[in-house]
Amino acid sequence: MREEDQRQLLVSLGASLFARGFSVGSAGNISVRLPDGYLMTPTNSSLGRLEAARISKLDLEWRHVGGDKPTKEVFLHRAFLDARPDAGAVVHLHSTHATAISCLEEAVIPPLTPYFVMRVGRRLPLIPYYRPGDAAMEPAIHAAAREAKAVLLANHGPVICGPTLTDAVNAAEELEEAARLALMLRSLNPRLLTPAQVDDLLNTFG
Ligand SMILES: O=C(CO)COP(=O)(O)O
Ligand SMILES: [Zn+2]
Repeated sequence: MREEDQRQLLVSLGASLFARGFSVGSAGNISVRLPDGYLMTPTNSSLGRLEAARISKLDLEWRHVGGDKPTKEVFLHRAFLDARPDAGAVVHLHSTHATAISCLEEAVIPPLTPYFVMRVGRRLPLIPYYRPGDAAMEPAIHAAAREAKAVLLANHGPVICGPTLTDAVNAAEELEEAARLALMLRSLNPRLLTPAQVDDLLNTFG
């Protein structure tokens, strides 16, 4: 997809996430891999009101070369995009239910539904708390991202990647819904997918 089309898609998917409450205020940020660098949402921007021409551009050495100043979470996105050649885009949100789970001592989302397993996979590591934008988080994120498509930042929110921007946004939505189900069912002893069912999903769709 051409860079201009990626910019337009970022604007429309950001607005869609915002309109449905997956991000509020200026929370969250999104990055997209390009052949000659990366697009990132500008710092302090609302995902609901992005402007295509103002989206930040970084070159392949992660230098800011265009648009507004990029998100303070460049390190977070860099860790994912470096660790996972399969990642074409990374979405970080403060979506309510996934963030709630990130505040629990046992921050686990069990395999309740096929789409959670298909989009997020077997592992959802919890990264210890870091101040937003703290470059010190990069090694921990990088190590976790080599093993998992998504992580939870403790007391902060989810980060998830996908092969394309649309895939990453779909996965972020699926992660939030899975977190909502996990919280709804927490005291009800739900039936989980079995290890064999999880294996079958990952072998078929993984
Ligand atoms: O979610 C955020 C910090 O974790 C938002 O930060 P930015 O506005 O710098 O993207
Ligand atoms: Zn954040």
